[in-house]
Amino acid sequence: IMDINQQIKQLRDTLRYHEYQYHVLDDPKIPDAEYDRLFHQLKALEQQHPELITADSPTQRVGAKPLAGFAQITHELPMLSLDNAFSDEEFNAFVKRIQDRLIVLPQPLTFCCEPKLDGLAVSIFYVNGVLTQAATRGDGTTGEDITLNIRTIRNIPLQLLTDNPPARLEVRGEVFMPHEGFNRLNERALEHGEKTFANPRNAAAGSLRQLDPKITSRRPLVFNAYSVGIAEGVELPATHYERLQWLKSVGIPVNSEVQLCDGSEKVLEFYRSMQQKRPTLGYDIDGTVLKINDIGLQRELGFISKAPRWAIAYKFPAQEELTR
Ligand SMILES: Cc1c[n+]2nc(N)[nH]c2nc1OC(C)C
Repeated sequence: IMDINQQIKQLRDTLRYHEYQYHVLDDPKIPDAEYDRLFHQLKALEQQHPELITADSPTQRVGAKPLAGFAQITHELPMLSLDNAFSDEEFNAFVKRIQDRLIVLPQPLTFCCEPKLDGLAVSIFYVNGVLTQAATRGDGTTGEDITLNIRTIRNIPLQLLTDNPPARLEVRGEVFMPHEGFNRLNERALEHGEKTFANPRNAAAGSLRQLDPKITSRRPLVFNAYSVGIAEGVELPATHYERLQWLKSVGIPVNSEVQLCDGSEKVLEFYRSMQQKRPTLGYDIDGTVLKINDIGLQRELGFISKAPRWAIAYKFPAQEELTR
């Protein structure tokens, strides 16, 4: 028979595995009721042995008491914005600027193509594989410390799923609220005579800016990573797409629509296919983000003052307020 420490460790590893299968691979191996049973089994063991509780245990998602305010955090690497394109011509001009600039022009030029999620950009730090800090984008240089609220988002792992974690890893991505959760939240707000949110993006922003993590914990927020920031003590792959796959392999959720496209024509096909799919996704996107896939080329192209030369957000035409 296992001693308490072994029982607790095994339950934690089992819960982390099932969280990964459910939230990252969208392929749960056990029914929700079984997951809940294991979760409450761990909760009970930890209550009997509080000295064995660790901050990265799957039970430690909701902070104790509300904060008085948010601390400021300065990003080690600025969180930049993106230049926009609003037509094929503008996208093609973006590609031509790149082709004119690159010393050696690979044929074809490969792009990593992603949906542009309509939520809030955040930065999440893992030190030796443990979630230690999270911040909003803010003005790109300084953001708000929302670590306690980020910890409550169920598809963000409190610990990376690897035996060999990087010393420091910064994951950047979007926190958003899917339509189903947004509609439920507004219905409940109406029933309780509370204010409703105009759209899922506002609902996500309002939920992340709560000083009480218990409130954030009850909000249906989802995170999808879209890039790696700081990375120390790990050899990252040479392309953006492979880096996203690597993030998935260590337990970080990445949007399932991300794909590689060789050449402008295929990129524009991706843009149109995302525009077609948009009403069926179950969450708001306001366009696509098209990035040069090769990291060496990204470095060669660098950034214009505020935005990278190597990426562009190709947005959809503004839609009259969606009647959801
Ligand atoms: C601001 C931003 C936003 N988004 N959204 C996605 N999907 N990728 C992505 N990349 C961004 O910036 C990188 C190009 C640095």
